[in-house]
Amino acid sequence: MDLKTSHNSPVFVDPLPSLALPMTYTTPTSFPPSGLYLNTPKKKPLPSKIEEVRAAGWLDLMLASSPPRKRQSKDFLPHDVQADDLDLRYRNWMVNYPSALGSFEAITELARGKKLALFLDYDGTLSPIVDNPANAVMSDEMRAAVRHVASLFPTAIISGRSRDKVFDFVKLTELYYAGSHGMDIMGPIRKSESNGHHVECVRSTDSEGKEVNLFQPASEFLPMIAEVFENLSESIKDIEGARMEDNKFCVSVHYRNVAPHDYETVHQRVTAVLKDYPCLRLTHGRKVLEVRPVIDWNKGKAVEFLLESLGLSESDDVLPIYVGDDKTDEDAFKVLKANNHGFGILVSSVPKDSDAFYSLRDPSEVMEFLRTLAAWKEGSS
Ligand SMILES: O=P(O)(O)OC[C@H]1O[C@H](O[C@H]2O[C@H](CO)[C@@H](O)[C@H](O)[C@H]2O)[C@H](O)[C@@H](O)[C@@H]1O
Repeated sequence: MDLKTSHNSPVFVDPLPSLALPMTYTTPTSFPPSGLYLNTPKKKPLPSKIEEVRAAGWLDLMLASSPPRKRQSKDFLPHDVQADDLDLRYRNWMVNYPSALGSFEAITELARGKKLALFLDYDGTLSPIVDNPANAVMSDEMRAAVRHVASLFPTAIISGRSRDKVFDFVKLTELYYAGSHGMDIMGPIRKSESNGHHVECVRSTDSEGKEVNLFQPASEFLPMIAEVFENLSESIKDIEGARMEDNKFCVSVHYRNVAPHDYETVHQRVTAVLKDYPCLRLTHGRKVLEVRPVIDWNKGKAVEFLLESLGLSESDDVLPIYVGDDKTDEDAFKVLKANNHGFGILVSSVPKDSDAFYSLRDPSEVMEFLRTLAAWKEGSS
């Protein structure tokens, strides 16, 4: 297939929130072959316990909306009012997205007698968002918490970064890794024959010499991604603060350090380059534009793929949990919600619409959640 000149894909327009500009997306082509797609049957609804959690959120809200202590007029500053207002909006939002820590008991009820499988995003979930992507290191405490849960439950990290890069940050061999938004998965050798239709899988060995399965559904796009990386780098090089990142099967154009009056220029330059690449599409993350192949593959598909590889996809006694903070994590939240198989936890300190069920404020709460989960598992076995 001539990827660069194929104009078969219809184009639709999606709003680009923070740039307030139209963004072009191309719909997926039929690549990879349809045999790749997993056929996950609909599951029965989650137990009603989960509805009780939503109801309990109202209690939090009612407690939070109790009148604060009366202030003296001299210390009643406008920024206090704003902070209170934001806090109240966040607590309102938590009625629909209860805290996974506050609802931990309900979660353990759901998990009782089930095998948990954990899927974790990296940036903004295991490491705080920082200005320079190269500095997004994970704390030793977080690493210890991840190592601990991974010793108790099958655990995978699914990141937009390249698999190698995320492994360099995490440095744990106890888990599975999916880089480039799930387009580069190093997973277990399959337990069942049912997923033998993933022909693109190749046997490989990990850094410890252990036999693993390597699944790279977009490998055909590698030369194109390398080329577009060069072209984009050239095109944005004079925009102060703009930064390129090579994520192997995807390319990131960061604008976190760009002055807002140059956002439009960043977008224009990127879309101008992409006009020559109809087989690539543009998505938008946290102050980042991401260029990736149009294949129908995302973090949600990666979750399904890993569950299947682990032999955990068709079973009612499995509870997959996905923790993530960004738009691309929504694909995974959606899959769990649609299949009624597990749930998502959105990491956010501001109210956001999401297909996740629970929420956590920031990576420090994620760490606490992981520790609590490990302690519960050890206490219950
Ligand atoms: O799927 P993820 O693991 O969350 O990766 C998504 C992108 O994360 C990184 O960018 C984000 O974090 C940076 C470091 O905190 C921040 O500077 C940037 O503004 C954020 O967008 C990563 O650098 C990207 O390549 C990933 O695609």
